[in-house]
Amino acid sequence: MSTPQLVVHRDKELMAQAAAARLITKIVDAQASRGHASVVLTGGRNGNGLLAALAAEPARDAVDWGRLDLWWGDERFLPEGDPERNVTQAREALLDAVPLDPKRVHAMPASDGPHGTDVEAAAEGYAEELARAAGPENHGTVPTFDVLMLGVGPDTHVASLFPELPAVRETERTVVGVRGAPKPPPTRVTLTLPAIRAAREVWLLAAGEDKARAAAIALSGAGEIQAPAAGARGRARTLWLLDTAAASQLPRSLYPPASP
Ligand SMILES: O=C1O[C@H](COP(=O)(O)O)[C@@H](O)[C@H](O)[C@H]1O
Repeated sequence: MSTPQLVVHRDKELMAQAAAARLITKIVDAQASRGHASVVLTGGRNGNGLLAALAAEPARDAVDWGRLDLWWGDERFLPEGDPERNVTQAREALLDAVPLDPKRVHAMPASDGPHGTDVEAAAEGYAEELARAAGPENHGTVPTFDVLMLGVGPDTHVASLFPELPAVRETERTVVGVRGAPKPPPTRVTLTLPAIRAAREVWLLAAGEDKARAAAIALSGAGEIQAPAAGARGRARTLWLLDTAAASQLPRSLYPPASP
């Protein structure tokens, strides 16, 4: 697993724009070398900010949207179309504006979907969908995502892996149901750390003063059970994309050389 690298931007708007530009380049490069690309989206303010910045970026037309698979790191287990669902927010921010292939948009199940309100069955269904997309080199578990993005919560949660809850301790399954999440809604579906670590690149997004403590804790050697963000690592690269407010409590030794 890779060691975290940090990039600190002036403010959250610039962070979102720079991350959007970075994502476009990654997708275009993956499509040029493998014919297709796969990206895991995150919910939350920073993830949606990135998608909105991407929607406003003229270079978005460089992406072949029909050859892009989209997956989600987590979902709030609510009815289809609920405004709090991560997929609903992603559609509003970007997805409705680009020519995606609907078969390649792998939303997590809704609570009025094929599994009804059974969140464990919904998680199992998503795990099966991931396994069907995995190649032989992935040992039948999850595809090797090109980029997996995670918003970092003020309590260090990523996806719906909250500190000390059972989901963050999962070592076998790739997707699990979550009950009793401290952030509403309490019932969620989430990728686990083993699934997250299958990605080539993991990008953690943290902008804003309320993320400063979480970033400092996760990057200062905390354990992944207490600070799930600390356990989110990519195979080839782990990139923390921050703004100066979120980086304000980092030990000086962690600051990258060219940062303010
Ligand atoms: O509930 C969630 O929260 C996190 C972080 O969100 P933020 O608004 O504090 O940036 C997000 O990453 C996750 O996908 C989402 O379900």
